[in-house]
Amino acid sequence: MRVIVYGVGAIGGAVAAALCDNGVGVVGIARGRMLEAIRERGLHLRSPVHDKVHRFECVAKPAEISFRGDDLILMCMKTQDTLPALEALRAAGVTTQAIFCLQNGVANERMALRLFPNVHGVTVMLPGSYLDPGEVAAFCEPKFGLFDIGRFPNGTDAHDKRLAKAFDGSMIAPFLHEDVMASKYGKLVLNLQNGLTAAFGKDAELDDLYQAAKTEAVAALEAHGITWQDVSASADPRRDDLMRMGKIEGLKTVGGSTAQSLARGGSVEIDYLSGEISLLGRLAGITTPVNDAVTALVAEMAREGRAPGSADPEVIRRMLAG
Ligand SMILES: NC(=O)C1=CN([C@@H]2O[C@H](COP(=O)(O)OP(=O)(O)OC[C@H]3O[C@@H](n4cnc5c(N)ncnc54)[C@H](OP(=O)(O)O)[C@@H]3O)[C@@H](O)[C@H]2O)C=CC1
Ligand SMILES: CC(C)(CO)C(=O)C(=O)O
Repeated sequence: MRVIVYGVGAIGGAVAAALCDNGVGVVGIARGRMLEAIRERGLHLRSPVHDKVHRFECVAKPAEISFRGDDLILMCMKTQDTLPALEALRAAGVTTQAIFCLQNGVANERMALRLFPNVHGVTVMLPGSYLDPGEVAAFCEPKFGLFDIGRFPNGTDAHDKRLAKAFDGSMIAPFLHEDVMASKYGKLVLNLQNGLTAAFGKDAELDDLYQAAKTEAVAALEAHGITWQDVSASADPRRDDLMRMGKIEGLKTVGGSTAQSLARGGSVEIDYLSGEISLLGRLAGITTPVNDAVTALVAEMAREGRAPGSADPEVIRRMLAG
């Protein structure tokens, strides 16, 4: 079996490392300074219990790979980068291979299914970080994290089982899930924190704003009859056993994946996180002012190259107060 890890950043890096250590063949697709670093020095992955340089084949684009029918292709880029990546896979001759979306939000699977017939979702519960080329971190122990894996739009099949087998016994715990999108909608509700911490800082007191964003999300999901599963730490007993936040000496941190994008000066995924709730609200005729404001603010910060945590939450609190 061969696993293609498309987008080697925080999640793709942790996945590639876990699979390499598990004896699974990995080909990475990376770009820019990350690609150069991996080719020159390998990929350095740190966690509270793991500190190792991993070496695996890494190419710049799908066209450099001779795809096989049984390749498993893991989409590990942020959602705003998914469509061109799917098009590059199609141009490289990918047809019926299994494509797994290891991404937050709920838009990727539908995008992939428009181009390809064999699409799967993965809920990625794995706090990771990529700030410097060639360096990634996974913050939890004893495992880097856990994955819920299932076919899109629902069910599980032999491809899901093959991916779960690849991770069995590795640093990432795999679970098959018959309704993976319910789990992914639940993760989306948690990811409404991404925009808040990216804008206002990982140490800011933001629970009032998160609860307001979540209330809007629950109303929007209910209006569409969308089932979501609470995957928060307090609701999921697997988290206590498998993934406790640990310490990595000397590592700088800025917050979640959206804050990391701001820190690196890249584009942000916010239109598919808080922005997904705005979309659902607009379709159902429900207002979602907190999620609208967070989406607009974080998009503006990315456009202007502003640092994570440099905005003032009082702006949104004043807006909500009327
Ligand atoms: N980080 C985390 O803790 C978590 C992230 N997630 C989700 O996982 C997904 C991936 O996030 P994350 O790993 O943080 O993202 P990163 O930005 O760290 O990594 C994605 C990598 O993919 C690269 N990339 C994008 N498009 C291409 C392409 N066409 N060809 C080659 N490389 C490409 C990016 O390059 P470039 O830098 O040049 O854009 C980047 O290096 C997101 O949906 C995120 O929400 C889920 C759980 C936790
Ligand atoms: C919830 C968290 C922080 C880690 O699983 C995440 O999904 C992200 O950073 O995007």
